[in-house]
Amino acid sequence: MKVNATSLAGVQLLENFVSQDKRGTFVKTFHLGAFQEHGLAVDFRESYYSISHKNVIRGMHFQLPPHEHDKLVYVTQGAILDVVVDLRSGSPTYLQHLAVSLDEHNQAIYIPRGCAHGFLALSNTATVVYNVTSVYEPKADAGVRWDSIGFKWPVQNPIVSDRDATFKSLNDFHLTSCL
Ligand SMILES: Cc1cn([C@H]2C[C@H](O)[C@@H](COP(=O)(O)OP(=O)(O)O[C@H]3O[C@H](C)C(=O)[C@H](O)[C@H]3O)O2)c(=O)[nH]c1=O
Repeated sequence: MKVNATSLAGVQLLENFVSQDKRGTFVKTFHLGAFQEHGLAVDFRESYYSISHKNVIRGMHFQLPPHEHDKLVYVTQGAILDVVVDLRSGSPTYLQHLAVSLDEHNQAIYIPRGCAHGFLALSNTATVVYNVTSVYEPKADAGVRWDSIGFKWPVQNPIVSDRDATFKSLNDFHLTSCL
């Protein structure tokens, strides 16, 4: 497993171990030693996945303190454009965003607490797995609007949940809160 830094502080791109043979593909998505060696969290408390139709945007989500969490995200079917926004007021990349394509083959993204996460489904369906280091707390389940982060999403009329469409903008969040 290779761990590569990105343009956002603490956000890492992971190249997973992949073995392919005549039966298909095997992908290792977690290795305790590799994670510890790179200072990544290993105490995941919940794991879940979503299946999205093409042109769905989910996000930009984060958990508020004290329920904030580190997140390990990868794709097991299809392809997405994964987007992260740095909401940590003390971070050198505060308010900056990152967009990276992830597909079912080998990459994963590690997102530290204090960042908002979202993605656009690029394939007809996209299955995305999330592993997080906190137990879900509905009262701490927050977000900023996907179209307020200064990123030009490559989609017209995306499918967005009512909740995601009514989050406050990144600027309003920046002016009223901090992580
Ligand atoms: C995370 C979670 C959600 N829920 C409930 C809340 C909603 O009624 C329903 C779907 O949740 P939500 O609309 O937040 O799901 P997504 O929009 O796919 O959010 C996910 O995708 C974006 C990109 C992320 O980064 C979030 O971490 C991840 O939760 O499940 C629970 O009951 N337990 C849970 O742990």
